[in-house]
Order: sequence, then C-alpha cells, then structure tokens
Amino acid sequence: MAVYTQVSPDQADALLARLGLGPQQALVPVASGIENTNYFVSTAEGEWVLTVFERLAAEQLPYYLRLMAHLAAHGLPVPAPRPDASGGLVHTLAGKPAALVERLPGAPVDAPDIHHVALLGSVLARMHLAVADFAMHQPNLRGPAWRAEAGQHAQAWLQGAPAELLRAELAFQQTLADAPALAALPQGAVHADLFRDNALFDGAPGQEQLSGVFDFYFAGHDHFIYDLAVVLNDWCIDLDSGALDDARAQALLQAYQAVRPLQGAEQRLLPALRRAAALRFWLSRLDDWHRPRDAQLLTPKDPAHFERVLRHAVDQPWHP
Ligand SMILES: Nc1ncnc2c1ncn2[C@@H]1O[C@H](COP(=O)(O)OP(=O)(O)OP(=O)(O)O)[C@@H](O)[C@H]1O
Ligand SMILES: N[C@@H](CCO)C(=O)O
Repeated sequence: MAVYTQVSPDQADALLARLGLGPQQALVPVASGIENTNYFVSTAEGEWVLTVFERLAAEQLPYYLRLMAHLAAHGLPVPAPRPDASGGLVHTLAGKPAALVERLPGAPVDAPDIHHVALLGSVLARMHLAVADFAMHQPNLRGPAWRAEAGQHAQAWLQGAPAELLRAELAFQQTLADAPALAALPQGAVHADLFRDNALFDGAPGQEQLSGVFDFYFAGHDHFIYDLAVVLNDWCIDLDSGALDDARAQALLQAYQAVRPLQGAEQRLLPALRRAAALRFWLSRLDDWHRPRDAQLLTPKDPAHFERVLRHAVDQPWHP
C-alpha cells in the first residue's frame, strides 16, 4: 500500500495546467514505495511521476529537487522535476507538498551482474563530478551526529556479539570522523542511498542501459567515497553472506575510476568508509525494526543483513 493520498483526475489536471501540461490521459497509482504517494501520469507531452510527500515538509524539498534538476541539466540520467511558471519545483496537491518528475523507462535489477554495476559506477562518478558547481548545501542528515544518537538507542536493543560489534564500530567511526585525513577527502552533494531499488535499467537482457537513478531524499553533503561505499555495499554484496563480491566490486570501481580516478587517500580510506556505510544502514534498519513509525505501513528491512555486511567489512577489508 503506497497511496496514502488519493489524487483525483481533476486535482491532477489542475496541477498539470499550472505546469503548462495538458490534462492527464492516465493516472495510475504506484504500488511500490513506502515513504510517499506516487502516481504514474500520462499526458500528451510525455510520461511523469507525481509524488505527494507524506513526511518531508515543503521547505525541506528544494535541496533534493534542485539537486535532481542540476544533475539532469548536466546530462545525468536523473529525472528532471517539472517547474511551474515562476521556476518553482515544489508544488501543492491536496494540501501537501508535491513534485512532478519525468518518468524513466525500465525496471530495477534485483541481481546485478558486472554489466549493470559498471554502468552504475560510471554514472556515479559522473554525478560526483557534476556537483562541483551545485550551489546549495545540506549536511548528510544520516551523518555523524545522527549516528551517535541512533547508536545510543541501538545499544539498548542488542546483546552479546552484536552489541560488542556496535560499540567497537561506533568508537572506530568517531575516531575516523575526527581525523584530518577524512576531512581532506573530496566531497560534495551525494545521493547517499543509491540502492538497487533506486535505479532502472531498460533494454534487452545483457544489453540493458541504465535509464536513470531516483529517490534523492537522503541526499546531502558527504565524501564521494562514502557514496561509493553505500553503492558497493548494496550492488556488490553476496546477499546470503554479506561478503563483498570481488568481481562486481572491481567492475564497479574500474568503471568509476575511468571517469573519476580515486586519490591515494580515498583508496586508503574506502575500507573504513564501507564500514561507516554498513553501520549507517544497520542503525536505520534497527531503528525501523524497534521503533516502527507506522507498523501497518512499513515492513521493516532486515537489520541483520547489514550487521553481516559490517562484520565482513571489519574482518576482511576489501582494498581497491
Ligand atoms: N522517475 C521515475 N521514473 C520511473 N519510475 C519511478 C520514478 N520515480 C519513482 N518511480 C517508481 O515509483 C516507485 C516508488 O518510488 P520511490 O522509491 O521514490 O518511493 P518512495 O515511497 O518515495 O520511497 P521508498 O523507496 O523509500 O519507499 C519506485 O519503485 C519506482 O518503481
Ligand atoms: N535503502 C535503505 C532504505 C531507504 O533508506 C535500506 O535498504 O535500508
């Protein structure tokens, strides 16, 4: 169930008219997604995704939508938000903030192979280059301050070996966060949640193209290799063991570095940032598990998966 706000054809048409688009020819609720209400909308001008934001306030949205517009304007496969006559990207529908973005073709890939991760690695590197002149700034809201607080809560839910892993990793990451070597790494606006379900591929099997990446609502300012670590930890992981798959990781990194070669310090710190990324999603999943926002709407994702990813990253660090 992903439609929390019912949008009528008349409401959709009124918004489309404000955005210089013809009336809707089809308005189809999107079943997947848990944060927001999404509809696929067809007009004479093209295909769109209408999002009604259920949690984020209007004043929080410009950073995310401007980042998407910036990346799209730089030729990245990111859906461009449709502006109104005054250039605004945040609209209102049924009293809630809303946005209309281009609909990408294709479908997500659950079990990516070397071909898929290479395409993604190249696009990720291009995104990191393209934000050099992105003027807005927002910290990563799932960064060190959030981690410390979430880590405190999580201590109460864990015992034994997981509790010890968490305690040690929080201490390790705190030391890392204070290190001048980390502060000196290249950084900028990053996606920070580019999992397999936030990218679509289109085309014949074996020859798919990456049609685009979306869901920028955890984006913020962070190190580029943190973003790379988030991606490695999802796209290149053996889902049963939590270990990094060397062939996929090498393919992703090679494609990334063909566009944006990593500095020596980035290569050295990538294993530590993989640990930071695994910890971030272990903590957010623990929080969703133990403090569900709305038990009826949210099926929490398995926290133990990221405990395994973290344990592997600690015990068997992978160096590019
Ligand atoms: N620009 C787009 N083009 C094509 N499909 C899209 C686009 N944006 C979203 N979708 C589709 O809508 C679904 C829900 O989108 P999204 O993942 O942003 O949902 P959400 O509820 O906002 O977030 P979450 O994934 O965190 O639950 C996606 O799985 C995808 O199928
Ligand atoms: N990608 C996240 C959910 C959205 O932040 C996870 O898999 O835990």
